[in-house]
Amino acid sequence: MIDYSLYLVTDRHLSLGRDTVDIVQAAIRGGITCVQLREKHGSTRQFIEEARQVRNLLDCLASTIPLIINDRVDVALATGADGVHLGQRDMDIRDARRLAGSSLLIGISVESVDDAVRAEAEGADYVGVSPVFATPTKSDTAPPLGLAGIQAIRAAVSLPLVAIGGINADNAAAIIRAGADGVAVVSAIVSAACPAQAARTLKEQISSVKGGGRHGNQ
Ligand SMILES: Cc1ncc(COP(=O)(O)OP(=O)(O)O)c(N)n1
Ligand SMILES: Cc1ncsc1CCOP(=O)(O)O
Ligand SMILES: [Mg+2]
Repeated sequence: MIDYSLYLVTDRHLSLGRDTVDIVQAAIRGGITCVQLREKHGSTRQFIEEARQVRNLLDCLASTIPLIINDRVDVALATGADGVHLGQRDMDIRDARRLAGSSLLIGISVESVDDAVRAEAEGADYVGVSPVFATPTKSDTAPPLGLAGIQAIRAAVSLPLVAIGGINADNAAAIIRAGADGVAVVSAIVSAACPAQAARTLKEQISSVKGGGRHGNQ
């Protein structure tokens, strides 16, 4: 069972000059339960190098937090990642399964109930409801689905459901109450003055709805 409660998605350009591996390490201290490396601009070699560094960090910490790679099945397979996240315009899940078999978790972005039903039928491991709220972090999104969109998708599929887009400590609890299993955040952690504290605060909000013991991993 994967814990999707607090899912960090990285973005080097929003990290205020700090290293992505350092941000991930701090966020782990704050209690994230899942991490996705999202590199939209660098070279493939840089992406692989960063993924290996994060893999190594997780292994050194004996952490069970899954490492998910955005967009790139090849990078996920080459670096021993646990999964890949694919959007509606990325590689089709059936092609990804041809390459990866069951060796990778596959998360699929869904922008409607129909997308979610199809993702479940095609064997996705989880869906990312995208976007829940408007966000400056990603410009090419579908219209925001809102809390009502989460409720509708929750009613239609039984897959783990991760909400993304404009999520912060003020709205995270409402998203879990609407039926999401977890929240995925970029700027709320990577652009925070203290990523560890930001993760801790988000985790407290999530746990206030889901329950759960201590916050943070240290
Ligand atoms: C958890 C999660 N959900 C949705 C997305 C968005 O994926 P996609 O639509 O392919 O957009 P890009 O992230 O590739 O720009 C995500 N990355 N993670
Ligand atoms: C990657 C992605 N997919 C849908 S919205 C989004 C960006 C979310 O960023 P933020 O958490 O800063 O709003
Ligand atoms: Mg994508």
